[in-house]
Parts: sequence; structure tokens; C-alpha cells
Amino acid sequence: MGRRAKNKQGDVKPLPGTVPDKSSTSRRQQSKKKKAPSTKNDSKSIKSQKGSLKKPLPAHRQKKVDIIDEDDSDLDEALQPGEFSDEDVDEEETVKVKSIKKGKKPASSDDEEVEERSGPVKQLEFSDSEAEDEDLNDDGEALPLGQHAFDLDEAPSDEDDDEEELGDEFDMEGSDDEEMLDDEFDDEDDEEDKEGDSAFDSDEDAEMAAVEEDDGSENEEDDGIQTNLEDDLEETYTLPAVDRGGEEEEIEHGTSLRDVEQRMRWLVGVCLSKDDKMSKGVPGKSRSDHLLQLQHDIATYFGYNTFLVGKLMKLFAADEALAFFESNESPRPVTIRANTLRTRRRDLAQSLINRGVNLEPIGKWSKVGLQIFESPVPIGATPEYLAGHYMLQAASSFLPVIALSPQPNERILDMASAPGGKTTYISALLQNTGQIFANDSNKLRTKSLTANIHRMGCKNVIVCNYDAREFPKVIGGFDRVLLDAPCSGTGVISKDASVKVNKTERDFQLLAHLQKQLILCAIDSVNPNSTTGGYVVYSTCSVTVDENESVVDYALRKRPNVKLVETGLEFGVPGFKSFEGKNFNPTVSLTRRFYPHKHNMDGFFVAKFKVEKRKKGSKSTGTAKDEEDDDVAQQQPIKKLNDEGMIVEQEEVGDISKFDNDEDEALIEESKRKALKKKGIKISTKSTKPTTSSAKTSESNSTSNGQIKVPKGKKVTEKRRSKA
Ligand SMILES: C[S@@+](CC[C@H](N)C(=O)[O-])C[C@H]1O[C@@H](n2cnc3c(N)ncnc32)[C@H](O)[C@@H]1O
Repeated sequence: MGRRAKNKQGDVKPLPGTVPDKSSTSRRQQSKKKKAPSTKNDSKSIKSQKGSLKKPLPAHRQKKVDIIDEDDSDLDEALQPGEFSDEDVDEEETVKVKSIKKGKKPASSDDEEVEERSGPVKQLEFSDSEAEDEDLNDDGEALPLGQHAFDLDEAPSDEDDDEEELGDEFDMEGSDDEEMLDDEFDDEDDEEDKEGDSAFDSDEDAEMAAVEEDDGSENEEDDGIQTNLEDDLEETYTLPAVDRGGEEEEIEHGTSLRDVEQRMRWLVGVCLSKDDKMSKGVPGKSRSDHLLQLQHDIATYFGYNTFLVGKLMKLFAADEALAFFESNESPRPVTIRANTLRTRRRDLAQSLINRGVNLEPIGKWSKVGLQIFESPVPIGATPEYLAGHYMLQAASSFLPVIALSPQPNERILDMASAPGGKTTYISALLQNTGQIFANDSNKLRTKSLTANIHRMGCKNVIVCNYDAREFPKVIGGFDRVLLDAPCSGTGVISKDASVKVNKTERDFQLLAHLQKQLILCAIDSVNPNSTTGGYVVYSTCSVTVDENESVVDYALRKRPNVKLVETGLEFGVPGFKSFEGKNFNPTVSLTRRFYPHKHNMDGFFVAKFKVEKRKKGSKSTGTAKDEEDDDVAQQQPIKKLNDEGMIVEQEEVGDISKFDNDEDEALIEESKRKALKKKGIKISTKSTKPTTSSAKTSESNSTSNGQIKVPKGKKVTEKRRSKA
């Protein structure tokens, strides 16, 4: 059981919709509650997954690892609403980590620790040589270090355009067709729609009405009710939230959090029961009633708003939902990524072991990851860290880069890249060849990005500061594009508990809208003629369907020239093919979901698209902005360069497709002139006017395929690759 919510010492705090009946039977019934049997066995049914990180030790065996990352000290200020970054949290100043790895004796006292540190240097054995065999992925391309080839079937084509309108994106109605999340190793054909298993997807009301009629009473004291809990229960539970119709009201005064926990576990067992008559539950109450109470109890116990609990419960069966919420109460493992531009993982591991760090490889799926169990030194301030030998990086954050599978000499766009965990990984996989355009719309965050790029020794990165919806107008024709989208952060609640209470339905709508705009821009920024690539990877650190499968399905509908392909990831559960009554493109099952309770890593989502050439006369040739016609698009200000090359808000949303090269050139010249002036070099205005050579420069700023080359200036921190 995870740690309790903050309000554990007091009485149950009122939460919207968690309603006790203060006056009548409900209250009376509450006082008669008895401990419910634990549903721990139910939770056990959630399998531990391949690729999972090692589970945390009990709290008393945990020690602190100090993580000090100076580079990211300004990230919190810089982070804007809706811009949750998994990396930010990875690089918090202090993180509790698991102390001792499985099978190793924990240091039980400080003396023992000292002894261990000064003892003989441990030798790590790495079975996976970092320099060895070059794997090939399913497209025949060489997989970079840290990746394995998997024999995966070719994804079915989705060339047939689905003309379905985007009308019900935000439909929150209950579903009668919701998939259970299957074990990822199950054959897809074996996947079953387990209707009714997933929280809130079964409507039992009609049946329960019949049951009520039969019973002739809703009174739980009715002797006629038979449950298999009777031996244990003198009296049964009540459903206070349900008894008051779920209205917002003061709740359950005097009910301890312990009582709520017990009822919550009991409710899980009731909701999982296959018995349509709900004989294990409160007489006269439907499955929906029990689920509603479970939602309220989870919200109360773990300190969420009921809206978010309801939204997240829809993803899981009741026992898995509880496991998910419990896992959000404990920290994920501290992991680092060895920077192969500066060192090898085995050398890094040895150096850290010499400092007394207890670590081991992250798992077979990565050749560069290390899991840190305990460290006597701040892991974000070791000499190795400062020298750029590693990045503090959540395990989940490796996944989109592995899926992207960048190949040497390619041109890559990382659309939302700060603070650069993934950018620097891509750079390492490219072995400092090619070019990475690392973009982020948040100017302050690009500082951390730039700092990380320098620390890690990345020489192939160009930092840009645009609203990513301006791509590909800024520059296009990329071999691969990573869109690690701004999201709600529902996958990283263990790192940012504020998500529990600060998200509304509107937030999810706005984020999904932005993500849909961004994904079309990502697709349009890819060169479909790329000989080595032609891929987009979309990822979020959120588990909601709105931000994941819905966005992917939207992209498939709007861009008939793209199809989903295998991510190449060894584990993760398939994305939902349908949700809340809405069917997605069946290939959406090629996307992968990752969960804290299954994989012991942050909740994450990864999808990989192959971008093909557009067929002549095919639809959807407009920009992402053209295609979003509701008011949300208009709320996003477009930015442009000021005369110092800085991004500034533009009052009117102009047509970004109408780039004015002359105007750009004048701005660039003016910017150069100011920069020189700052250095004390004065140039007459005359000399800055376009000359033949500058005209040539201007000309050469447009490539044959219409891309606008990025001029040398503030935004360009590294030289461009010659390939372009
Ligand atoms: C999940 S974080 C990216 C983390 C990053 N990929 C990494 O691995 O370190 C999302 C980022 O999107 C940026 N962002 C938000 N809206 C954006 C937009 N319209 N265009 C570009 N970047 C945006 C935020 O500033 C934030 O840094």
C-alpha cells in the first residue's frame, strides 16, 4: 500500500460529490461499518511486466539520494501551465530513491555504509556490450546503441481515409465498449473486449432496478440479502455518495480515512464481481453506484478531485485502477542515462560505484540506462555529472527516442525539447553527426536546454525558440520529428502531486487541441522522400485517451499520407482501439502505453508514424491551423521575431504561411548590425543593405524544397549539417 494522502491524520476531508447522509439512515449505517476484507489478491492479478524496473523497498529501507542539478534550477519558474516536463521533475534537487537493489544486503548502519564505500571496488558485469552488434529494426534500418531489433509485423495501412468528423472528441459520456488493457505479450488476436470490467463502463441500472423490485427494499439491513461476506461482516457498508445522488455536499463527518480505505478495497472486490445482481454489494445498488462510491473514496483517500479520478478510472478495471492510484503515491526509481558522447556505461558505472553509488543496469531494453538505488553523494552534482557523463533521466523518457531510432547524419526536429533529456539522447545516438533542431516555445526553458546540450557535449544541435505550430513554415524537410508534447502530466503524478487537484475538463480539452495542432505540424515537417527516415514519434507523459489515442486517431484522419508503425519498444501495453463508445483506427493498437503500476516507470504514451508522399489531389493540404476551426486555435498567440531575433507575441494571428523573405532579411541584417554594435563594432546602415553577396545569402536561405534555412544568428548555436 502506498503512502496515504496528506489528509490522512484528520477526518475525511469533504470533496465535491462525496456526500454523507448526515441526517438519516446513511449516517446510522456508517457507525456500523466493519472492516472489509482486503482485495489485495485482486491487485495481485496485475502482472509485473517485462521491462519493469525494480520495485521500491519498504520505506524504512530507503535512503535519500541528493540530486542537485544546477542546470535546471530555473525550470520551475519557466514551466507554464500545460507544459509539464518529465525531465523537470527528473532533475529535482532532492529525490528519494530505493536504497538497496534486490538481492543485496542493505547497509543497516552508517558504519556499514562507510565500510562498503571504502571496501574493494565492485566490478559490474554488463552482458550487453555497448559497442557490439548492430541491430536492425523492422524497416531494415540500423538501430542505434541502446536498442534491440524486434521481429514485429508490418503495420496495416490506413490509407483508406476515414472522413469521420472531429465532433465527439470531448465526449465524456459513459461507454459500453471499452477495452481492458491486456498484457502486452498477449497476441493481439486474443484481445478481448471485457465489457463491464473497466470502471464505469457498465450500465447495470436496468438490471439493478429489477433487483430492487425483487428485493422490495433498498435497506441494507434487509435479511434477505445473501453475500459471501456475511461470515465476516456483522453489518454491511453504505454508499453515502450514492445515497445523496453524488451531490456536492459535506461528507462523512467522523469517517476515518482508515474506514474509507477499507470501504474502498471492499468496493473494488464488489465491482470486480461478475455477478450481475451485485450480490456482494449493497442491496439495491447497481454496479454504477458502487463505482461512483469507489471514485469518491479513491479521491478522498489519495487526495484527488473526483473529476480526475473518474477520468482515470475509465482506463482500468477497478483493481487495476486502485493499483494505479497506489503507485502514484510512491516515487519511481532514480535512473540516469550514460552519455555515449563522453563515456561508456560500464566506465560511468565503475566511476559511480567507486563513489559508493549502488546501481545496476536499467534493464535489457537499454544499453545506456542505469538505475540508482542509493548514493552517498548528490547524484546531480558528481564530477561525472558535471562533466556530462550522464543525464538524470526518467526511464520512460528513453522510450520515445528509442522509438524515433535516429540514424547517423539525419536531420531531426525535436519540436518541444526543453530541458533536453531527449534531445541530448538523440544527439548521442547520432554520434554528433547530422543536425538536431531542438525547439521549445518557452524562452526561459531553452536556457536549461542549451546548458544541457553544452554539458553533454552535443555539437549537432541547433536551439530554436518558436511556437512549434509554426513548423514547417520555419523549416521543414526533416528525416525524423519527435513531438514530446506538452501534456497534463497524469503519468507523473508521483512527481507532481498538484496534478491531482488542478486539472479540469477544460484543461484536457485545451491540451488535446494544442496536441492535435502540433501533431499535424510534426507530420508536415517530415520529408516524405527521406531515404533513411520519414518518421514522426508522438509521446506524452500522460495516460488520458484525450491526449493520446484521440490525438493519434485525429492525425490519421487528417493526414491520409501517414500510417502508424510499430514503435520497436519491447514492452508497454497496446493503445486503446476504442474508448467510451468511440472507435479509433484499428492500427492505434500499435501505439504503446506505459504505467507506473505495471512497469514501475512514469505513465507514458508513444506512437510512431511513417510519413508517405501525399497523393495528388489528396485532401488535407492546409496547415494545422487551417484545420482547427473552433475558438481554441484563436486563443493561441502566434509569435514572431523582433529586431533582436527574440520571439515576441504578435497581437493579430496572421497567416503564417505568408512568409516575407525581404522582411526577414531586413530583420536579420538589423539584428546583425545591433549585435556588432553591442560588441563596439559600428557599421554604417549603408553597408548593411543587401549587396550582391547578401542577396546570394538570401537566396541560399531558401532550399530547393522550399525550406527556409535558419540564418546564422541568435537562434543558431551550432553549425548546420552539409547534407541539407
Ligand atoms: C514534456 S515537455 C518536453 C520535455 C523534453 N522533450 C525533454 O525530453 O526534456 C513539453 C515542452 O513543450 C513546450 N511547449 C509547450 N507548448 C509549446 C508549443 N506550442 N511549441 C513548442 N513547445 C511548446 C514546453 O515549454 C515544454 O518544455
